[in-house]
Amino acid sequence: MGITINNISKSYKKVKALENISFTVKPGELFGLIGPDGAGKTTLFRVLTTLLIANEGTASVAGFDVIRDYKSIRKNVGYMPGKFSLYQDLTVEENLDFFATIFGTTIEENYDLIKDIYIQIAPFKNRRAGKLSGGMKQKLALCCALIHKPKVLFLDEPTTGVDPVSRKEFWEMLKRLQQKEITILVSTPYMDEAALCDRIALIESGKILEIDTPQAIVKQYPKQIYNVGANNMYQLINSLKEYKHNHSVYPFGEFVHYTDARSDFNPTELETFLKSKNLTNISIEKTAATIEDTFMELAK
Ligand SMILES: Nc1ncnc2c1ncn2[C@@H]1O[C@H](COP(=O)(O)OP(=O)(O)OP(=O)(O)O)[C@@H](O)[C@H]1O
Repeated sequence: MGITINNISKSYKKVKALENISFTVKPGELFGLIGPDGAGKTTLFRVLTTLLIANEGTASVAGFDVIRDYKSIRKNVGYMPGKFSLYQDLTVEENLDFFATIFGTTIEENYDLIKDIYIQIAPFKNRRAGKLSGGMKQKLALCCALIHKPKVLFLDEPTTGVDPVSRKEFWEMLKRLQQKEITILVSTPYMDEAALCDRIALIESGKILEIDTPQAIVKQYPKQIYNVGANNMYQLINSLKEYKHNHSVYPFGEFVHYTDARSDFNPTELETFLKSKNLTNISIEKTAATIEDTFMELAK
């Protein structure tokens, strides 16, 4: 009841949105597709949910082929598209009723599956979907994607534009759904969410950079990273880029993540260089690699 993808490619005229993508998602797995805007995540979701036909390759979802068995796939999967997909003028309850009816079921029949999530939006059941907050819209969309008890759930950037508290709650909900033996493929541009998945695929420009558990991906980072801080971020980045021994330089929150090309890097020497660039309040400290660092390194 998982997902199998073999050598899938898809182009839009000259744009190669997916290039020779292959991976499998095991039954019951919470699998993350992690990549920036335009990486090809939505295209892959559309191929897997039978809304788009790939130029090359084959794929199966819950044991069904995406071309031959497209009708069975549509019955057996739930899809929460990236853009808000609900009917803005229908109320919360009407939206849910509508999706249940299309799939020949009722809210009552599968209430157990959505109960946890639905009780959080039930106080607003008579409110139009268009008037809900971002977090609530997302919960309603998830209920609608689950109402027919799918075997596989596709969530395309479900937390984009959602506040941090709702994002956290959303991931807790996904973990609970996973315990109900639903296979989940979720895409996100937020690297911190990657750590919450069983396994992840890092995707950029239509290509898979790496597939593994988040822990294994972070472990393979090849260098020691330094958090470098100073009084002027812009000037700090430019100066680090000028420093002839740099291997990588990119902003990371309030610091710059720096790696040195040499194996015998000396932070004092770098500090002296930065001082010569008129920077003050300089700090250089070791830090552990994150998924984002690995992504940056692989995408170099
Ligand atoms: N209908 C289309 N016609 C032409 N190009 C398209 C079309 N849909 C997507 N693309 C292009 O294909 C590439 C992959 O887009 P896709 O939407 O799959 O990426 P994504 O990772 O989901 O990013 P986003 O979060 O921006 O949707 C991008 O370069 C995009 O501009």
